[in-house]
Amino acid sequence: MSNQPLLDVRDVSKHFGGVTALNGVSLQLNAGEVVALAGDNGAGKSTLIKTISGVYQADGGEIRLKGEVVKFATPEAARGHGIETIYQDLALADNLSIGANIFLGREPMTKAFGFLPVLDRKKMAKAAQETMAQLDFHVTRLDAPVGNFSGGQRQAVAIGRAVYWNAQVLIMDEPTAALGVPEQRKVVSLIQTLKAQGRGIIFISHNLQDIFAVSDRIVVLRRGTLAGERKIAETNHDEIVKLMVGG
Ligand SMILES: Nc1ncnc2c1ncn2[C@@H]1O[C@H](COP(=O)(O)OP(=O)(O)OP(=O)(O)O)[C@@H](O)[C@H]1O
Repeated sequence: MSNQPLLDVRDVSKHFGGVTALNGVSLQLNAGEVVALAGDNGAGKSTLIKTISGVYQADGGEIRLKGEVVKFATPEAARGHGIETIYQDLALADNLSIGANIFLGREPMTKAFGFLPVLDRKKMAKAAQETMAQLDFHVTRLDAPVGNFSGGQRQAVAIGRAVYWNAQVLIMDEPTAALGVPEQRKVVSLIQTLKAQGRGIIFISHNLQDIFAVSDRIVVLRRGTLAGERKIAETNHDEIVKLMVGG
């Protein structure tokens, strides 16, 4: 076993014209660890996750994945290396099943009558069944359109898709924001499952309760810089709020 982090963001900067969105930010993520990213509006959270996941390219610093320096020109390139981001809109096709959503844009094909290319529905159904079982998440009808599902179930489908494609680093943007309390609990439990599977999770949240329920560490950004980093077991809400607002 090596001690190197799964993801190692070192001294990363990002400017948009005259605006410094990130200024020398570092963040480490280990396998089987949940790191929360907190900070006030405009602190740089979205810019940081987009820089990790290939939407933006850093102007300075470097990103290492399992020790190797990586530069992703696109989100697809980051995905190819096991970095998956789940945005708040979840990017699901509401009229399609879980299986079809898992393979959205990467549909598996098979041949009917030995020559006619058709969608491999069997493979899609099997992937849906196995992936949701792996997440210990049960829906009554696997073939129902995901538009019928609750917010927590939809979050599970988006996570399932990332898991199916072998995400090692999962980045989640406000995964519990739009959910009621029971559904928030389900998502927290899903994150715990992913952690137990040895994946690394970074999540943005404004909800300190959720952060304290699920994270190992919290990284606080303020105006594009690292305001502080704490182990959850060694901090409290007051201290985090002070780091967020400064002064
Ligand atoms: N594409 C862009 N072009 C210009 N400026 C940008 C762009 N994206 C972000 N910024 C600026 O960079 C800074 C950091 O923004 P960012 O969206 O990363 O913050 P955030 O912490 O995610 O905020 P929020 O919680 O409001 O989503 C802000 O000053 C913002 O206006």
